[in-house]
Amino acid sequence: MTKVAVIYYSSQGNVHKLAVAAAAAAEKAGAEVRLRRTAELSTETVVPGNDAWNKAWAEHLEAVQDIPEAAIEDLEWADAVLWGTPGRYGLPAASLKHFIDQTLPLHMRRGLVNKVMSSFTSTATLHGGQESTLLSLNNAFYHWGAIIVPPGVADAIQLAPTNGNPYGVSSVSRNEAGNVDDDNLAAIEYQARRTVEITAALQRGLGTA
Ligand SMILES: Cc1cc2nc3c(=O)[nH]c(=O)nc-3n(C[C@H](O)[C@H](O)[C@H](O)COP(=O)(O)O)c2cc1C
Repeated sequence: MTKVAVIYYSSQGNVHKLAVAAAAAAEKAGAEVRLRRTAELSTETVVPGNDAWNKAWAEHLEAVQDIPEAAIEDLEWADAVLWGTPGRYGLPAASLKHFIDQTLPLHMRRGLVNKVMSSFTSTATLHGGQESTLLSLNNAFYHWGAIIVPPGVADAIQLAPTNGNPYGVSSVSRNEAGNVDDDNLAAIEYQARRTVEITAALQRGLGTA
């Protein structure tokens, strides 16, 4: 059975919604799935003075307490990883990056070679750096010798106006909590299914299934 880890960071629930949908879709496609969030780095808000943002952040953190925090062992276990992060100035959130920084011993053992990676994001605005966020996240995957599986436009759902780009499913939140629409959910279902299918084919091809 193909093993998929969905590893994500979310402050206000947008990436969380995509991650939960990705996990359900990967399971539906026949994979064994772990849904994992990366740990908050600080109890201090990154947006001091923004009461609405801070309220949504606190409520979201409370709501996801039952979701286990990501561990390096989850990466060792997985055949494929679906990564989710909000876009922050065209970069992944620090929490997810901090988790990636902890992969060095695993990387040195070549423990991430040939694992499949696919990524998704959410930003406040349509041109707020979605592609850049995904491309900069993908840089780590090249170093690992991983296999990047983007959604591309291999399915028409990717062309829905709110889905954006071929690098990875991306939603536009307008900075509202959990603002993910049905097309975004259908697109992430497609991306997760495609990730499982390509991973299973790779496993068969490499004889690692
Ligand atoms: C520090 C910081 C930087 C951000 N930078 C951008 C940005 O460059 N472009 C953008 O469109 N949104 C930006 N945002 C907004 C988030 O990407 C957006 O609200 C996203 O939907 C949050 O996802 P989440 O609900 O999963 O946390 C930023 C938010 C924060 C806190």
